[in-house]
Amino acid sequence: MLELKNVSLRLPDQKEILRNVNLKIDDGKFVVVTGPNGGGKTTLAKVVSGIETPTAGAVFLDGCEITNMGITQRARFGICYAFQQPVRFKGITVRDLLELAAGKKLREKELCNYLMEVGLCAQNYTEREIDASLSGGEIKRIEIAAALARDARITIFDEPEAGIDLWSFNSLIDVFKGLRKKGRSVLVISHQERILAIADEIVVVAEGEIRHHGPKAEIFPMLLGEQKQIFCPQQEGRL
Ligand SMILES: Nc1ncnc2c1ncn2[C@@H]1O[C@H](COP(=O)(O)OP(=O)(O)OP(=O)(O)O)[C@@H](O)[C@H]1O
Repeated sequence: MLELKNVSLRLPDQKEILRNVNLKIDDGKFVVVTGPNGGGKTTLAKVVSGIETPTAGAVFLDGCEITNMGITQRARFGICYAFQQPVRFKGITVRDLLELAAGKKLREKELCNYLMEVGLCAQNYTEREIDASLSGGEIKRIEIAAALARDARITIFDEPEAGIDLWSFNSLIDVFKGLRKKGRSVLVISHQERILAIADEIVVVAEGEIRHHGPKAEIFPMLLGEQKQIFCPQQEGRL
């Protein structure tokens, strides 16, 4: 189980971007983190993956404190973070990246399977460099394929749908369903209704705080209600 206890993150200018966050994620859950832009979702993901260290509070994995562990150490413990804006590595090919993620040499069939899951043809991509020549959607899909190759216990996807076309979006949903079937824990930051719809649990983050956390059946209808009120305030009370 992953647990955040009273986690806060204050910037050097004293701005607090996470405030007293308490969150428990049980093993094997598919959890979607959503909320308004700038609310603190990515920062929360960075605190879990070890990119950011909280200025107060603690992070635990199976009861073991990991607050001060860096990203590499946490990766060894089975936490993987797929970036909102994947990093480009000149000189590194797609094959290199997937093999680094898997921690071993991959057979052509394995490479093909990982890339196929994200709607890419291995023949066209394995020897491509992870550089600026890849489109936004392509690099995003390769990042997701690398997360699949890593096969971590907990994978965090930060807005995986960004730049992904409709056809691949269906594959993305299948990728998530596959991870859930394998019993992996998945934390997805998303604004997409179709991703929220397959969640076990939904976490709503706003102004650096957890506003709601609960089963999808409880949170999802509430979110849809809130959305209507924001876009159509005169409808308030009539819903
Ligand atoms: N290093 C930083 N320096 C200054 N402000 C920061 C820094 N990191 C995050 N912030 C601010 O903290 C707030 C939360 O950012 P974060 O990226 O976590 O939001 P988010 O919920 O993921 O947003 P979005 O939905 O737009 O991706 C934002 O106002 C952001 O500008």
